[in-house]
Amino acid sequence: MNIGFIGGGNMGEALIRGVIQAGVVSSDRIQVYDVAAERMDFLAQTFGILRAASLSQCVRACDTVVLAIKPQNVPEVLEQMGLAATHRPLLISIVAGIPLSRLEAALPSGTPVIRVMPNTPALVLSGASALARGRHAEDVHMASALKIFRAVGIAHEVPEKLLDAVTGLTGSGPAYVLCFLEALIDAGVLMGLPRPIAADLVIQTVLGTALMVQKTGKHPAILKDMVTSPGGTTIHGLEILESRAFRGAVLGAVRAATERSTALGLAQSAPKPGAAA
Ligand SMILES: NC(=O)C1=CN([C@@H]2O[C@H](COP(=O)(O)OP(=O)(O)OC[C@H]3O[C@@H](n4cnc5c(N)ncnc54)[C@H](O)[C@@H]3O)[C@@H](O)[C@H]2O)C=CC1
Ligand SMILES: O=C(O)[C@@H]1CCC=N1
Repeated sequence: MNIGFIGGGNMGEALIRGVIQAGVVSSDRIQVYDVAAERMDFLAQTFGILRAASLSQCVRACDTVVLAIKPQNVPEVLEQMGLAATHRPLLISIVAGIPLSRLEAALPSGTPVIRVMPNTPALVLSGASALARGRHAEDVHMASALKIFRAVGIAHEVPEKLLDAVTGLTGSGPAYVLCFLEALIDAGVLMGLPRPIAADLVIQTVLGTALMVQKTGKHPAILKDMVTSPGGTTIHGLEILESRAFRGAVLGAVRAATERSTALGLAQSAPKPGAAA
């Protein structure tokens, strides 16, 4: 595999680090193209990867191209990619809200495309990603893409219609967890703990609780009941969360983010054949 990254920002960097650390490919088989020359310099120096001379050159030299730019930069980039991708490389896009149909329509017909929704914990190799295959992506393409995303965490294949739900749940999810974490730390400060100690205790509690669910395989409700003594402290805290509709707020947040993802995707869909311009 020769992998080209178009866009070497936060997510591009995380994926480059992951594939090198996991030994998916060696650094001399990776190149990056970014409009920000300093990003290419940084990535080339940090990881020993190649710095592409142009977007077209990056696409032509690679059999796998990862698109890791912001949605607003997609139109200009897809046009150039469409011209350069005559060898039909595997295109893996992590761009939120850009549907497979739009990517496929911009590329030579038959080009395999995989759309992915990763999340920012990929930066510390603990991401969660869902991948959806396009019309021309075969098992071999999906296997290559899963290798890349499993190098930075866990990854599952889903049908594209579920990617909006994944976006609202785990793409945006780190922000919900961070909001909760920040509130818990503030609560510790409110109750008189020094902030660094509150932060250390809260981070370990969130991390440890997630690990406990993962390692025991037990339902969260069973583990929650283990903490909750009759007439004790926890049930008094939970009473406040339940009376303020904590779970309803979480469900509503994921629904709102999912619906927003769908709306952004509809705005970006490829025009239907024969539709008026
Ligand atoms: N940040 C997040 O939580 C998540 C982001 N994503 C998606 O990942 C994509 C990348 O996000 P980040 O890495 O956070 O953004 P970023 O802003 O850190 O990186 C984007 C990079 O693209 C470069 N770029 C802009 N125009 C370009 C062009 N024409 N050619 C080449 N490079 C160009 C920029 O210089 C920048 O380095 C976005 O589309 C986002 O939707 C997906 C899941 C989660
Ligand atoms: O907020 C957003 O639109 C992007 C998509 C998932 C995470 N960040």
